[in-house]
Amino acid sequence: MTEKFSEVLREENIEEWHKTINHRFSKELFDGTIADGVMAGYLVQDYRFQDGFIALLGAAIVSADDPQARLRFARFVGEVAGDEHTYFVKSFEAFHLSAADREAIPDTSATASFKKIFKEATDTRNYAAVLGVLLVTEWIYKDWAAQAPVPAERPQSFIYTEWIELHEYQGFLDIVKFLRSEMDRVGVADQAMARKYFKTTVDAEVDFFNSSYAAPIEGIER
Ligand SMILES: Cc1ncc(CO)c(N)n1
Repeated sequence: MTEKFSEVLREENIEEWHKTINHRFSKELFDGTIADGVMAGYLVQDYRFQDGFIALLGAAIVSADDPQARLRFARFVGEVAGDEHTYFVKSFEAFHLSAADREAIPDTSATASFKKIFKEATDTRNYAAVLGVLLVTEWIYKDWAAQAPVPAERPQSFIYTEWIELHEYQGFLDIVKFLRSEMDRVGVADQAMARKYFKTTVDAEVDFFNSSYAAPIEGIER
């Protein structure tokens, strides 16, 4: 059987893929040893990621060539703007990080890269380009979260457990499946676009975890 295009894309980027899904970040999240300043810094940056991500989902809704796919994206954007957003708000409260505190923290270069990728992909209005980005961000998060220990062996704090749960619930696994099948369906006809955005996004994912360690927030307490 010929390999699916989504699998080809992942294989082409397998080294960086593995660096991301086996990163120190997820290991420390699983055993509860991640420093508070690292986790808080990561969440401050990821909250900025979320905004561009929602805009990109809007681009998926605009550019999808199929009404069923459009509906699927519309449901997913509700999830991101709902439960995931609530998680960010609760976490910032737990870390005593006000909006003003957060605003004083500059974007890391990894966050700047994501903002740029999201904006560029959004502006293409090209479904394969948009899918190239979305497929990576969701699939790579599914792959690290899939390695989490069973719930009874997870750390106590909701800050760790909910971040895992948001990337392993059935609806999330379904969205990854859906994104893969969309890429398998439309990617081959637009290979250059799909490849370019897929690769750039995988590189940005490794960078994002690395930079959380390079720029932890000082003096965090919860
Ligand atoms: C950096 C990054 N990549 C992927 C996801 C999952 O959407 C996320 N929340 N943050």
